[in-house]
Amino acid sequence: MNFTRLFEMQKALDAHIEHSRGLKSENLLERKILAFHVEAGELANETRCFKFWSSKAPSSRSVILEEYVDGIHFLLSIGIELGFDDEAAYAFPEPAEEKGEDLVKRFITVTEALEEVRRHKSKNAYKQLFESCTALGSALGFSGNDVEQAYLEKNEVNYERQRKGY
Ligand SMILES: O=c1ccn([C@H]2C[C@H](O)[C@@H](COP(=O)(O)O)O2)c(=O)[nH]1
Repeated sequence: MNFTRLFEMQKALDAHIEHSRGLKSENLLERKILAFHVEAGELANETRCFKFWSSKAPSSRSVILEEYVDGIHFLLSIGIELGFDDEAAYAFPEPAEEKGEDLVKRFITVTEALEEVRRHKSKNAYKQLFESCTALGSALGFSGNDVEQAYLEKNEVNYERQRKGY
């Protein structure tokens, strides 16, 4: 799992989007934080982990992984905005599948950490956010390799969407 490579790819994608949308001099941090909250909600919805009132099965593993890496795009993008993308030590824990209430706690931890980043914009808050996101990924049963591969694929889709005027 090579987060340095993903940070580089995210930087290039963000620059491409900002250039083509004429947003070079705008501060996009708050919009990216809200986008990340939305992605976390979409991911939670696909896992159905909080839906105690429903017995419908979760979405497929590939759908959940794609939603997860949408969130990873914004995690990296926020790190770049704040200048915290130089951290070589970000790692991905071993997959350790969890269900139900345990996953609910993981999601709440991510959204709380995201709010801490919004309030304090500190490196420590960002590290906490990063750790809560990788812990969530491993609780969903994903390995670092799964996430890296899915990120590379979605990054390409994001370029394609821009080319097609998404
Ligand atoms: O500055 C940006 C804006 C968007 N995205 C990517 C992240 C997600 O993969 C995808 C979200 O797009 P929607 O499907 O939610 O529109 O766009 C970026 O990487 N950087």
